[in-house]
Amino acid sequence: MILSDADILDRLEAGDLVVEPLDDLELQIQPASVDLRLGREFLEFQRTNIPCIHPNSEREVDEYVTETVVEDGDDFILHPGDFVLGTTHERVEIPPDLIAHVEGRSSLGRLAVVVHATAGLCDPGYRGQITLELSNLGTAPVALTPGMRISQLTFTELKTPADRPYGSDRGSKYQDQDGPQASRIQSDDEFGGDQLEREE
Ligand SMILES: O=c1ccn([C@H]2C[C@H](O)[C@@H](COP(=O)(O)OP(=O)(O)OP(=O)(O)O)O2)c(=O)[nH]1
Repeated sequence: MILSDADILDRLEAGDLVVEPLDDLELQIQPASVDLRLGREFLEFQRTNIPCIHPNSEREVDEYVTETVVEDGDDFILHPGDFVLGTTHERVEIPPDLIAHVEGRSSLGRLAVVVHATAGLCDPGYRGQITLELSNLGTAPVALTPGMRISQLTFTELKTPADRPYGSDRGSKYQDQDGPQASRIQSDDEFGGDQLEREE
């Protein structure tokens, strides 16, 4: 079941679902979602002279990312073809019996700004700000202003609460994200790896 505005407000009031700060309930609470605003930090990907990125090489993933913090009154210009990581201004706490989906807003989609390269799933138990995968598929640069409503979060109730919510096991590498976080896929190996068993 997807939560309606009334359900969302009930859960926020009960305190197990957290989305904060919510400065303007009337604007941010939509019929079945919560609009989230853009934060001021961005991670940009530099052109690199390495032949390809190896997802499990920490040095390579971190080396080609630089951070930009947009000052008050300034915009971040997303150029055609750009891919950057942004963050929501709000931090969230998802209780064990809910799953949240981050979706783009239609109004930005119509400007060719895609807010999510992936499905944008926030696990039951997840806490922190949400990293946004922003790209511009159009032909004109688009100015993104910190504080603008950039994405919306919908909530689906699980049939039973998760037994092992996000954060309860060692693989939860994005728990308590503060600002945009680059991929930590390289730490998958530390947690047991994603490799196929070698065939005899
Ligand atoms: O667009 C998104 C989607 C998810 N998340 C957060 C919430 C989610 O609970 C966590 C992990 O996401 P996911 O499970 O999709 O990533 P993973 O690469 O499988 O990480 P892990 O191995 O930690 O589960 O990252 C974001 O910040 N942005």
